[in-house]
Amino acid sequence: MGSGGCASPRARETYPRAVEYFQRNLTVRTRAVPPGQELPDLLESLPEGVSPDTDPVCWIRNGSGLVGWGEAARVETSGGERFVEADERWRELVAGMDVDDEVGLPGTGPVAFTSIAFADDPGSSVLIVPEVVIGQRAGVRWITTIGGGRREVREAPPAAAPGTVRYSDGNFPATRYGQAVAEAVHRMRESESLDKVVLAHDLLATTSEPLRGRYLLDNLTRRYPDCWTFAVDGLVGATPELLLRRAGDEVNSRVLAGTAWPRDGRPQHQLVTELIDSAKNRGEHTHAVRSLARELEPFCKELDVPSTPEVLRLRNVLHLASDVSGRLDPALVENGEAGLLRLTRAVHPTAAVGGTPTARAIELIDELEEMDRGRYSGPVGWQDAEGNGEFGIALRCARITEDADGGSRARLFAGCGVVADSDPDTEVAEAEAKMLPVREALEGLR
Ligand SMILES: C=C(O[C@@H]1C=C(C(=O)O)C=C[C@H]1O)C(=O)O
Repeated sequence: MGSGGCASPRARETYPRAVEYFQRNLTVRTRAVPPGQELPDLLESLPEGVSPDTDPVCWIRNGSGLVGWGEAARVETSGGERFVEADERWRELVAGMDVDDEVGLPGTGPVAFTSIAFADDPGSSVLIVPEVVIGQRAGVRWITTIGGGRREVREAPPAAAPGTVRYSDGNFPATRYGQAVAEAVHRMRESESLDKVVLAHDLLATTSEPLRGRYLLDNLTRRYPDCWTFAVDGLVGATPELLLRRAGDEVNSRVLAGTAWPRDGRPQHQLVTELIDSAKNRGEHTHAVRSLARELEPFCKELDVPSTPEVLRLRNVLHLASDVSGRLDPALVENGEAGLLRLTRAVHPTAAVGGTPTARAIELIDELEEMDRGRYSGPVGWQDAEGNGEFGIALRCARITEDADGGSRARLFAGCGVVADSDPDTEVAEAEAKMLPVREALEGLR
């Protein structure tokens, strides 16, 4: 995003390991793990380290998914064409690989863990091809090695806690966030050209000891097993929102918008009823579902969009949720136009993280959010050589970097859909509730 109307210079997210490389003719081997053979759980096989060689990548839900480590290849793209460039580069890379895949399921063979910037500018997007990937789905276990020899997989001890955790204002503190929400509400009441905008802010956590990716992953998967727990290039979180899953000609999405959270001693059943009956939340939700369906429909021969949302219950919040499913147009599957990155390019940003209408909402985010979102609220997940894969929306997450004094920094993000009848203080409290998963994981709550 550009400089917008802000007087203060906006801090940019920087990615220090922005070195791009790949070798030609990488050798890729996928082998099924025989049922009798013991392998540690997915997370338990991850080395805890923080170096590029051992920094884990992860995508796990309810014990299934993919984890990996090492970097056989890394591709970075940016700008408005970041999706298309990433797609082209991935295809080029895969075309040059020597693949021997004995399993042949989505997620076997070469995979790229992917994290895409929210905005066209600024921001960098990354594809990481690990050296080792361990996958598990529906009782099938596999291991893929990419480049080099076979790595030894052994159970790694749990990561050490990061010492004392301290919180301070991020680039866009909660007080200024509240003011921005008030301004957005004012604009929406004054003018008819914007129905919804999602505004976010950040919070800084510093730890006295190094914060290992594995530490957060262990705690997040334990407390949020139904969310997609992810780690890609230092962005670690547990998102409840699936942007797109593609497997062959099937496509799925879990759209969320509309939130309630425990407060004032209200029992959960009351929160559920209030959420379902809230015209404001239903309106926010409808915008998000419509934005996804509108962009996905041209790729599909069938698309099933529920007429009323369900309630998703998590420890920290409840959301209105709609599970959308579709069948892709076979001609587009055939000619590669319906690969996961292409589909994602079409649907991002949905009104769950952008707004309605999209272009106007993005302008306002650019103007009012005094921070760079980086990859927060962008697509995050994995894709394989066939264009299958899963991308969540990078929510309930933090960007981890090393600190000069031997500890680490975690930049936490959270945002809320703002409509004409939003109340700024309530949105500030909602964003606080959305930061809880990462805060509790940092503090070691299990
Ligand atoms: C933007 C976030 O969450 C999104 C906004 C929601 C809302 O406004 O009700 C709900 C779920 C997400 O789609 C976030 O968690 O940071």
